[in-house]
Amino acid sequence: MSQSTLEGLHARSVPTAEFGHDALIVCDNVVRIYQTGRIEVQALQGLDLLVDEGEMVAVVGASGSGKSTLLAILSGIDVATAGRVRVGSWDLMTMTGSQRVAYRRSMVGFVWHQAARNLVPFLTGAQNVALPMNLAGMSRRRRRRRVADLLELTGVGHCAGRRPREMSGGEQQRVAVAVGLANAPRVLLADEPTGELDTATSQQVFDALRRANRELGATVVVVTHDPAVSSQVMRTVAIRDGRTSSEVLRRAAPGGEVDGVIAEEYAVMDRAGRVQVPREYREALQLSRRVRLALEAEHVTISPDRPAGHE
Ligand SMILES: Nc1ncnc2c1ncn2[C@@H]1O[C@H](COP(=O)(O)OP(=O)(O)OP(=O)(O)O)[C@@H](O)[C@H]1O
Repeated sequence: MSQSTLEGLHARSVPTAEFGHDALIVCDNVVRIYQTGRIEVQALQGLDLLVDEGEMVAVVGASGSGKSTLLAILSGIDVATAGRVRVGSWDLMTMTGSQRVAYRRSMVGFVWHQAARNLVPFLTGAQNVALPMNLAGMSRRRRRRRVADLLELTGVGHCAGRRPREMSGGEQQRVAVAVGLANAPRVLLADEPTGELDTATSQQVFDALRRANRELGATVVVVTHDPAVSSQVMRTVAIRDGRTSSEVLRRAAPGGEVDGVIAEEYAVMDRAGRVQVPREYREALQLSRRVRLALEAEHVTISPDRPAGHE
């Protein structure tokens, strides 16, 4: 690295604002440690994640990587051990119990993967959607209209009068999306909402989430194992070992008429500057333990630490 490159870059740099200052959801170096007996499990190990208002983001990762823990924290059910978590103007690390209840009622909606957890079995679809609604100042007629609109939006208007056992699994999950939207939350969180469904039915549930995002403007964070779901959102965030490891961004292919999408994979750099180099890159260049870093005008290179002339 030449000193003049570093000085030149310093002169051009602008001071950075607080991490995620304009994002709707901010997870900054979030740690969650579970203690069971004498064993500690670090479910999240310094996770950074930013989501902008109006985005629809898929979170993917192997079993045990920390996806559900992240969603439990964002939904206000669980509290991180350390780090900073903010959703809108809500600071999830310092909220009181009553603020937490207000947050869960007004700011976020949820869809869980077990249909049974989303719906009350002895209520009809319409009654389930009406149940969590904030009734203050809402006439009975307006409430009925809103319930019907939400069931229409998620494609299950025909389930208004049916109890959950009279609906298919996919219908139950689409009613669950309507329930999640009942209080017009700014954020909708969904944990494996298609986990128990076949591909065609998953698509219908995913379409309901997409309509919530596009037509109601809800910001949607969906945890999924389903590659078909993650390939349909503009941003997929991968979690590995309790940290965000990579992101795939999709954008419409330039040129237009063809309905093509370009997907690009990015590594995620954490706040301490750590980047995970994919295993296939490390193996291809036999990068291990000590590597050379070089700063160039527009990029940084990483090369194997081999004696000169030992190519
Ligand atoms: N209540 C708990 N007590 C102790 N350990 C827990 C608890 N909840 C989760 N863990 C552990 O934390 C880690 C992350 O779990 P988490 O459920 O967030 O992963 P996940 O990515 O959602 O997995 P899956 O895809 O299997 O649902 C795992 O090692 C898990 O065993």
